Amino acid sequence: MVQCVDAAANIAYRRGETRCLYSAFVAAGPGGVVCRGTMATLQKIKDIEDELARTQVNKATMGHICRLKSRLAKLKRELLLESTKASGGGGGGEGFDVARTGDARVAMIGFPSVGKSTLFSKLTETESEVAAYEFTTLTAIPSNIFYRGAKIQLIDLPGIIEGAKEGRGRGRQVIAVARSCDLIMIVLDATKPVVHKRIIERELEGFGIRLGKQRPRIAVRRKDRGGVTLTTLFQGPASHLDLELCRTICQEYRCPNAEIVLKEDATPDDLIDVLEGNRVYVPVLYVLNKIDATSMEELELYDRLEDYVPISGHLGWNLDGLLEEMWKKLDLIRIYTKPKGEIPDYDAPIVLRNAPEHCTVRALCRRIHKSLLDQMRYAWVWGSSVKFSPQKVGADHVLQDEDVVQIVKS
Ligand SMILES: Nc1nc2c(ncn2[C@@H]2O[C@H](COP(=O)(O)OP(=O)(O)OP(=O)(O)O)[C@@H](O)[C@H]2O)c(=O)[nH]1
Ligand SMILES: [K+]
Ligand SMILES: [Mg+2]
Repeated sequence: MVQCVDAAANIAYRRGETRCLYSAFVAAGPGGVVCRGTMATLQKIKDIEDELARTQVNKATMGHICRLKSRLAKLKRELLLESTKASGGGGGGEGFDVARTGDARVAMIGFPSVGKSTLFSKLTETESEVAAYEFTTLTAIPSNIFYRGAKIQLIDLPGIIEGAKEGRGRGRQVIAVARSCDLIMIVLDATKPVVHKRIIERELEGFGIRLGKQRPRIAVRRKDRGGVTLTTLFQGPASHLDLELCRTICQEYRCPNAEIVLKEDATPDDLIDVLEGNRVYVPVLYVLNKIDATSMEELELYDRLEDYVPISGHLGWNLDGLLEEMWKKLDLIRIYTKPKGEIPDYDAPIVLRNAPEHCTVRALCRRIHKSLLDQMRYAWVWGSSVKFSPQKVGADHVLQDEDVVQIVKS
């Protein structure tokens, strides 16, 4: 099914039936002006993409494919730079200035009129204008969702297709917000073609966002001499990358000497991402809206997609399910602090990211107060992260969801 969607998107994309959003967004700066340099870069990108589509994938062509992919990544980077220059440097008033608040940030990305604002108004205390015409929402609108004691910032955004074409859209700004998020909700309209999913993914990928992927576990150390070396630090043979391909890719990046260490069975695309260096890895949730207006048969098309939640924003169907999935994807933990001799305040947890370096007692202290860590002697912990409750732990102890912590100061 997923491959099917991809194939359909690719065919449509090649035939030019659906605009290459990525190019359109970048090319059409504010006012839809496309400069000549940008046009040249766009043409080069198209030529390489055409060549890639024509090239059969096999062992003999892999080197050539890797070279093309590296060039494509570089051209896309140039395109972004050009468009930033064309729009006056990017730092000025062009972007959406949304201050980060709360424990996590979630953005809604989608085509116009898929129902983003309808859903936003249902999930938050803020009303965002809803209408049947496209481009009702023209800027970024932040609000909060209070869920399981956490405060989550939700951002409603303009739709991202036709606007670029007409010079009205703010695709680049929209995607810049997406890059800064802890979770991207791609909102899809169940009554529209499934291929829309892939088009939006392409746009985000073109801007260096990697959806639902972990950062590749590849270490690259540039050196002065010695050529390119490759070490693999995982079980089994590397099935995508060998020394020759690494050399080819490194050559494209003017990096003839480098020590490459693969800690997983990474692909050429992964290595290019690491060499490019400006990628962000963001979890994704596909929100299939307007299921009230579609048939069961159509819905079944989506059934095998991963990470998708069917809803009706308008009728309020499955919003609880959506919040639950959002919570899972954000992967946060709640810690209740307990002053000595008192019961913990279960309504006001401290919310931490569930990654080893982010959910230690040390991270908790830093979050409460700058100087707390210096004053702490040890901590008492009740909950699933300890064998005995309470247990005495140090700053390195890794906490788990719903632990209760009492910091003992000197
Ligand atoms: N049938 C149905 N219609 C919906 C649903 N959600 C939204 N709509 C309708 O879809 C239209 C667009 O809704 P909006 O919330 O403005 O969509 P949007 O994605 O914010 O649109 P832009 O801001 O223009 O990009 C409106 O007419 C809504 O009433 C839904 O769950 N079911
Ligand atoms: K609308
Ligand atoms: Mg809207």
